[in-house]
Amino acid sequence: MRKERGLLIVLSGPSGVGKGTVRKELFSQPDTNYEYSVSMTTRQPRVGEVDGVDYFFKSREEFEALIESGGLLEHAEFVGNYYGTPLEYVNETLDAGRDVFLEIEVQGAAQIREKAPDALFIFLAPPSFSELQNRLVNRGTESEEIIQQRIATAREELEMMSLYDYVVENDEIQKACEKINAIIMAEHCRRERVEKLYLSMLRGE
Ligand SMILES: Nc1nc2c(ncn2[C@@H]2O[C@H](COP(=O)(O)OP(=O)(O)O)[C@@H](O)[C@H]2O)c(=O)[nH]1
Ligand SMILES: Nc1ncnc2c1ncn2[C@@H]1O[C@H](COP(=O)(O)OP(=O)(O)O)[C@@H](O)[C@H]1O
Repeated sequence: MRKERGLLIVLSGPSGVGKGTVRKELFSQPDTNYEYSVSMTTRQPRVGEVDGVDYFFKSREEFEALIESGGLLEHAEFVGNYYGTPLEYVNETLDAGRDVFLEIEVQGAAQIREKAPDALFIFLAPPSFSELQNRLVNRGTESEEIIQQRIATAREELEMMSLYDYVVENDEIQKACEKINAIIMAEHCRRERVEKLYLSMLRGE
C-alpha cells in the first residue's frame, strides 16, 4: 500500500512569545508523534545550549555555503544572524510518512508557504503586546539593544498573523499545547477524509 507523506507543521510567531517553551513542552510529552527539525544558525550558543540538539551552530561561511548548495528548505536573517531549516532531514522524514515540526520565525514560514503550501501553519500569539515585551525582557538572554530590536521586529511579525491557518494564544503553556495538538489531529482527519473521498470517486463508487 502507498505510504502517505507526513504532514509538515510550521509553528511561528514573534520572538519572545514562547515558541521555544511550547515546543519543548510538546516534545517532552510521551505521546508526541511528530519529529522536531533542528535548525541551523550562526547565532552564538546560549549557556546550556547543545550543538545538534538546540541548533546546529555554524559559521557565516558554512551557512552561506549551505544556502549556495540548496541545502536549506528556507532561511532568514533575524536580528543579525542566519537561521535555516535543513532540507534533507525534512524531506527524508516526510517521505518516510512521519510528521515534521518546525519552530521558525515568520519570514521563513512565508518561504515555506510558497514552496510547500500544503503545510499546516500555526501562529503563536501573545495575550498582549505588553506581555510580549515583558517575556522578552524577563527571559534575560539578550542585551538591552537586542531586546529593543526584537521588540521592533515583533510589531512587523504580528502583522503576519492573519496569513496563518490557525492562531493560538500562548496564555498558559499547557493550554497552548493542547490546542496545537488538537489542530494537528483535526488536520489529519481532514486530509484522511479528502483522500478517501477522492479515491472512492476515482473508483467510481
Ligand atoms: N526562518 C527560521 N527561523 C528560525 C529557525 N530556527 C529558529 N528560528 C527562529 O529564529 C528566531 C530567533 O531564534 P533564537 O535566537 O533561538 O531566539 P528565541 O527563539 O527568541 O529564543 C526565533 O523566532 C526562532 O523561532 C529556522 O530554521 N528558520
Ligand atoms: N505561557 C507563558 N506564560 C508566561 N511566560 C511564558 C509563557 N511561555 C513562555 N514564557 C516565557 O517567555 C519567555 C520567552 O519564551 P521563549 O520560549 O524563549 O520564546 P520564543 O522562542 O518565542 O522567542 C521565556 O522566559 C519563557 O519562560
